[in-house]
Amino acid sequence: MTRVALIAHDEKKSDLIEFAQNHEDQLQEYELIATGTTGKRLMEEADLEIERKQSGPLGGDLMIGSEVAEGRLDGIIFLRDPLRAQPHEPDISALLRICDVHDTAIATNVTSAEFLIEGLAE
Ligand SMILES: O=C(CO)COP(=O)(O)O
Repeated sequence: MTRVALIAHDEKKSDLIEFAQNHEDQLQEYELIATGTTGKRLMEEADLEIERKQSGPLGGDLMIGSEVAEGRLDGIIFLRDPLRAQPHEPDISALLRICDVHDTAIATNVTSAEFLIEGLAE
């Protein structure tokens, strides 16, 4: 089954929720995982079942990165906040890096997320 991770920084969470609502039917077909707060909000505000990992600053990005290393994920949508420094920047870099190591698709803005979700549907 297609397995997808959804992550957003605080300033981008409303964009991710809107994206998920717009693609709810498609996302319901997939196994979904998310970092803690993102997953909580997605489950409250969209009709989606989500396996929640730790919150990003507490290791959630690394937990998702470990799934990439295990070859378990088909794609990641990670709406990052490009305008604010994050305390867990090393974890974020590690996630991006491990996606490149394993050639796993990761979309970091809404336009690329639209391409990714289209690609998964094919
Ligand atoms: O910080 C994050 C990703 O780097 C997201 O974590 P939360 O979903 O817990 O807010």
